[in-house]
Amino acid sequence: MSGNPAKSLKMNQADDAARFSIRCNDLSVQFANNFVAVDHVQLDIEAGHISVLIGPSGCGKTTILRLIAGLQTPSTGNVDLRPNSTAGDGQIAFVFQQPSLLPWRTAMENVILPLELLGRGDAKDRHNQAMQTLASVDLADSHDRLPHQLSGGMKMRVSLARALVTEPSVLLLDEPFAALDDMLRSQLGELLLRLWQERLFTTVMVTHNIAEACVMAHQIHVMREGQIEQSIENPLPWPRSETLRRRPEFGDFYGRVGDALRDDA
Ligand SMILES: Nc1ncnc2c1ncn2[C@@H]1O[C@H](COP(=O)(O)OP(=O)(O)OP(=O)(O)O)[C@@H](O)[C@H]1O
Repeated sequence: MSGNPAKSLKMNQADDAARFSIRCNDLSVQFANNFVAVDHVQLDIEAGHISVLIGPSGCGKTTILRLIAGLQTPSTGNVDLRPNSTAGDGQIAFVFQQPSLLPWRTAMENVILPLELLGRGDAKDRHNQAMQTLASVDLADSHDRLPHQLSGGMKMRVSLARALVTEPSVLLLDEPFAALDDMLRSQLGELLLRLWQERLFTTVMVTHNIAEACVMAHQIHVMREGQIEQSIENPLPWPRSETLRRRPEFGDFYGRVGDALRDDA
């Protein structure tokens, strides 16, 4: 596959219609203590693209994800999802840094939960859908394990499966791999890219890791003090994988993003 897989994969019109672009229009959040966490942000995210938000701690990255998810009410502006102005149930999924699995439910029972809450299908449909999704994160054999019987990386894969089981159009990830060691982090990055290439959900990911941002993103948005300071198009070729890090142009782009972050400081 060459070029942008979002464009080169064969997709029918129904698939196209199911994909969302995200427009943040003049978004601000001022908390009750008057602190302005997000300051008139204008941000466009193309349907089926991966955008990364990066910037110093406290600059408003998580608050932007919460605004897109509808978990935070803006003080000014709005989030416009297209083709539908609001996403339906299960169309936006959120993955947090902590897997937050229910400890008394097996991997399968955790993954099935969103389908139960949404009342999707009958018990057999739900089971099949959850099993397929667990298989897509290479955990079919561990479906009956409780969270305490899973490693940190496996828990995060269950968390990813739980997010993807509803087949969302938008995936929001808040430092999803930050608690994992480098090796596991890059393996999960590869897995996420593979899942994205299969499903092409519009993705917004927060990370502090420049290399991860360079491997994953179409666009990297550098934030500072509640604002998008710079949006950088990622020129690195697709398909992406961790081996990209060995290419000379990777180092150049990494340096560019690093400079943008340093300029912020
Ligand atoms: N409910 C709240 N009331 C007041 N201030 C808040 C509230 N929630 C968040 N903040 C502040 O808003 C700012 C932005 O928070 P946010 O979590 O979006 O930052 P972030 O860029 O994701 O940080 P980090 O990289 O450390 O996770 C921070 O300074 C935070 O302390």
